Amino acid sequence: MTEATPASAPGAGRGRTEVAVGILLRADGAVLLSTRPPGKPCAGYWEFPGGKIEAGETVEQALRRELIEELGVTIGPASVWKITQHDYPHALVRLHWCKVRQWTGEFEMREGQSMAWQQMPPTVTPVLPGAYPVLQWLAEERGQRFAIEEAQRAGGAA
Ligand SMILES: Nc1nc2c([nH]c(=O)n2[C@@H]2O[C@H](COP(=O)(O)OP(=O)(O)OP(=O)(O)O)[C@@H](O)[C@H]2O)c(=O)[nH]1
Repeated sequence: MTEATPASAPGAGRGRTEVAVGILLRADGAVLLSTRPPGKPCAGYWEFPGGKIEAGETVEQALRRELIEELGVTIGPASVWKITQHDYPHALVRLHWCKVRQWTGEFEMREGQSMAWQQMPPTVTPVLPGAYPVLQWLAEERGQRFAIEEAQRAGGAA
């Protein structure tokens, strides 16, 4: 988790933000997406819930804290499924993706977001580009296709 970004890599020199992201899975296979709250970069874009990992936190701890803060639910066990990286104009982020099948509490949009349970491929747009690879893997698991080119057209320049 501490490897350095090579000097020639995209985003070198501005550090890398580690992010814990939750793929909340319902028994019928739907996943939870929510919109980025007003005031954040890419506000209004659909994303998986999660946020930055703070110093000293594990991915699971960060995800549990973020989901309480954002959605009011407490997740059960979460372990990392995939790790991806995305270079945005505002940040170079490394995303630690966890599938989560258990949680307690009622969903409450504590940051003014919207939420939607989505089957694959999702119908909401635009989706944050950093989530495309995971949407593609989730779609493939279900024998579906997630068309990145169409999502890019819907998403503009994020
Ligand atoms: N939560 C989440 N973040 C994502 C996804 N895809 C993706 O590229 N990201 C990126 O990961 C970063 C997450 O940071 P954030 O701003 O949401 O984190 P946070 O809630 O801790 O923010 P704060 O410190 O401003 O309160 C953003 O740069 C965001 O663009 C996704 O599906 N979910």
